[in-house]
Amino acid sequence: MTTKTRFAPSPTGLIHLGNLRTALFSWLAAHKLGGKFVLRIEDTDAERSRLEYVTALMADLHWLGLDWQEGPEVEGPQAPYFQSRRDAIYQGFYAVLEAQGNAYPCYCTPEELALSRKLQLSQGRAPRYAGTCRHLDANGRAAHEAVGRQPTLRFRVPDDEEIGFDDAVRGPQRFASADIGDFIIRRADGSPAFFFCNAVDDALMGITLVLRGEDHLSNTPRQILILQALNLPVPQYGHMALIVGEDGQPLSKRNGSRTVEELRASGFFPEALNNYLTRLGHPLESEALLGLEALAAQFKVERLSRSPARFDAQQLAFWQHQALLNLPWQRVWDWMAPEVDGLVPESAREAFVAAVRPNLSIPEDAALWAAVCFGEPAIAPDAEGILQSTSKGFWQFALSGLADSGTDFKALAKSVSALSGQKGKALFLPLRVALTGQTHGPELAALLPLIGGERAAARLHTALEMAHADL
Ligand SMILES: Nc1ncnc2c1ncn2[C@@H]1O[C@H](COP(=O)(O)OP(=O)(O)OP(=O)(O)O)[C@@H](O)[C@H]1O
Ligand SMILES: [Zn+2]
Repeated sequence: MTTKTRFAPSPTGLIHLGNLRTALFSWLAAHKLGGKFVLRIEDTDAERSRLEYVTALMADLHWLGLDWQEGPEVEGPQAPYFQSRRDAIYQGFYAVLEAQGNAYPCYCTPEELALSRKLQLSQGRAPRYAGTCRHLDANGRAAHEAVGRQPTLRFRVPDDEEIGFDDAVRGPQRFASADIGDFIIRRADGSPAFFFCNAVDDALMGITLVLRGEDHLSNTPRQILILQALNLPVPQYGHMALIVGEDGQPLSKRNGSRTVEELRASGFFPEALNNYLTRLGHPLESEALLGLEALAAQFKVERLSRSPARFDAQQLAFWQHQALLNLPWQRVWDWMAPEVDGLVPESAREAFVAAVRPNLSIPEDAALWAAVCFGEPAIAPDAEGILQSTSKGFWQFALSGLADSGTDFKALAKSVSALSGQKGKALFLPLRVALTGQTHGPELAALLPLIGGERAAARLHTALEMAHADL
C-alpha cells in the first residue's frame, strides 16, 4: 500500500510555520516512498473562511516546492477538494448514520446545554452531553419541531468501549467511550462539524497517514468511532508536538504569528524554511542544505519529537546563510536583483554573487556591496578615523603597488607590506577601508577585480588626502 498523506488547512488566515511544518512533514512522508500528497481545503466555516487565504496558501506551498498530487488546481478522483462543495456527500453519510441508529437529532438549546454543563461542573464532574435527546421518540421530536426548534445531529457514542489506536508519533493511545459524550456531527444550521467531514474525507480520499498537530489528539477517538460506524477505513494518525513562539504559546493564526508570506517577503529562501523546519522536532544526520527529495529520503515519522519545538530565529538565520552559500548563483542573483539591478554589469553578475554571498542575509544587504563595487560608496562613520590615522606614505606605497599588480589583491598587499613594513590588521584594515569605505565585508581578493583599477586608484587617492601628513 503506498503512503498517501494530506494537508487540510482551514483558510481562515495566512499560514504560519506551525501549519507549514505539518504540510512539509506530510509531503516528506509521502515522497519518501513514492506516495501521494493531497491538499484539501477545510472551508466549512463560512464566516471565517476566505478565498484569498486559499490563494495565498497555495502560493506559499508552490513557492516552497510542496506540490500536491490531488487537490485544487490539479483535481483528482475525489474532487471537489473544497469541503464547502462536498455537502451532498456529508448529507448522505448523515442519513446512513441516522438509519443505523448511530446518530439522532438533538433539540437542546445552547442555554439548556450551558445549564447542564454548569450543573455537572458544580458536582465535580467533567461536563459531557447528558443524553437528553438520546431516546426521544417520534412524538417527542414532533413536539420540538412544532415549536420551531432546529436540531443538531449527534453521534451516539457506544456505552462501554475502549477506543485504541497506535499513534505514529506518540505510541499506543487509549480512550474510554464513557468519557466521550454524544457529540455533534451536524450543526443546527445544517453545516458539518469539523471532525466529521475531516474524518470522512480522509477515508474517501484514501489517506493512509494523517500527520497533524497534537491539538487534534482528542478528536481522534471520535473520528475513529465515526469511521467504524460507517465502515470506512481508519488511517494511521500521528500527532506532532506544536511549534511554540518566543512567548511559549503555540503559533496560531489567531494570535498573529509570523506568516510564511511575511518570511518570503523579507527575503527568506524556501530552502532555508524547508531545511530549518525539517530539523525542528526531527533529528537529521546531514548538516548540509538539502533539497526536498533528499530531505524526504532522510525523513522518518518515528523520529518526530513528542516535546514542543520552540521557534528559533537564529536557527532559521543559520539555514538562510547556508542557502546563500550553497544555492546556484543565478538563484541568488534573482533574489537580490531588485535591489542591485542597474548597478551590476551583466558580465560581472556571477563574480559579484560569488564575492558577496557570504556577507548577505536579506536582499537589501546586496545594495551596499553593489555600490562598493560599481558605484561611489560613502565612507562609513567608523571608518573615517582609521584613514585619518594612517600615514600618507602608506598610500603612496599602495598606489604604486596597484600600478604594478593591477587588481590582484594578494600581490598588492604583499608589495605594500614589503614597502611599508606593515602586517596583519595594520596592513589590511586601512586597505579595506580605503577600497570599500567599510571596516568589514567580503574578501578583498574577490572585491578588487569588481571595483577595477580605476575606481581603486581614485579611492586610494582619497585615502592619501585624508591621511595625516608625515614622512
Ligand atoms: N503551532 C503549531 N505547530 C504545529 N502545527 C500546528 C500549529 N498550529 C496549527 N498546526 C497544524 O496545522 C494544521 C492546519 O491547521 P489549521 O489550518 O486548522 O490552522 P491553525 O493554525 O490550527 O488555526 P487556528 O490558528 O485558527 O487555530 C493542523 O494539522 C494543525 O494541527
Ligand atoms: Zn439534546
